[in-house]
Amino acid sequence: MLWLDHVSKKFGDRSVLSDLTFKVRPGEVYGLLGPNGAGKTTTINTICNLVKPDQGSIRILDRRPVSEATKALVGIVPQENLLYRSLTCAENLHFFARIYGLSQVKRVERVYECLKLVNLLDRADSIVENLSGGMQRRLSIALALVHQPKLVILDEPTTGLDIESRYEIWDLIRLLKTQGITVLLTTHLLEEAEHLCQRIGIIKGGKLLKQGTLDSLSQCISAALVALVDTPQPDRATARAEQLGFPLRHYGRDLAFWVPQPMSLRELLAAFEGIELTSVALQPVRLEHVYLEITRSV
Ligand SMILES: Nc1ncnc2c1ncn2[C@@H]1O[C@H](COP(=O)(O)OP(=O)(O)OP(=O)(O)O)[C@@H](O)[C@H]1O
Repeated sequence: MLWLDHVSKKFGDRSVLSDLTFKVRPGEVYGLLGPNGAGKTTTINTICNLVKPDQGSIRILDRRPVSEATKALVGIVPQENLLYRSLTCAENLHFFARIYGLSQVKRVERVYECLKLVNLLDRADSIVENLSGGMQRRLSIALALVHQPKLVILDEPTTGLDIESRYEIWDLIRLLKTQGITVLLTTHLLEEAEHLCQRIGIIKGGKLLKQGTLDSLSQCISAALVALVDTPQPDRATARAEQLGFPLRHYGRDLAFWVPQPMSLRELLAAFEGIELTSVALQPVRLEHVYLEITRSV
């Protein structure tokens, strides 16, 4: 569906994308993760033909190079909603449908379908500035879908939304997938990627560090489980973990040990016998652990 092939981009002397190669397969939700300034938005801008790469190529669908013509195949939901705030939801959609050259009949049909899809039919005649943040974001997604693109790009779709609105957007993204729409999603929220994405690419400094399914990325770290430990005796706990062969990590202020083999909480507590533990949480390996390992190592 989408193929970035050795794409590099510099702004002045500064390399922002460096030999970036990845493919998004038809019908999948692909998550592009990376810290601030990693190059996620620049990547999106190259796909949308807004920024021209210095090297490499980008192909969409049947290997067509990115151009003005391929813009019709892509729907973009930018970080900031680009809505006409004094117009209604339906007027916004009609406006964008006209820009994409849809006929009058088709426009009416698509405006109805898109409002229905994002669950805003009852707000068709509401002025945008009177909508909640979550509704505005859903309308923004509807605008990206009005011309029936094959690929939808969502740039941090849930940033700044409350938890309920976030879940509505997640449901909507799942719905897009059931309709066969391919989704490229950037996010800071690792939980979001865990819930939605079939494959994930991790970028930093414009370079793709790793990509794969959640399961395959989890193999990057040699842990079956992660033990988060709160203890007034961190030195003793660390020494015991070393004896046991449990690698030590710090996640924020949490002390953590990678547990190489599956183990019950009872077995773990027995292994740390004689050391005061205020609390212990035994977790499966999460994307957060993998992400930190990969991005910290460069
Ligand atoms: N037009 C530009 N001119 C110069 N530098 C730019 C331009 N656009 C982006 N950059 C720089 O390129 C780097 C990557 O920016 P980009 O917005 O792609 O990162 P990002 O991963 O999307 O970050 P964020 O998560 O904060 O949105 C940043 O250091 C940014 O300052």
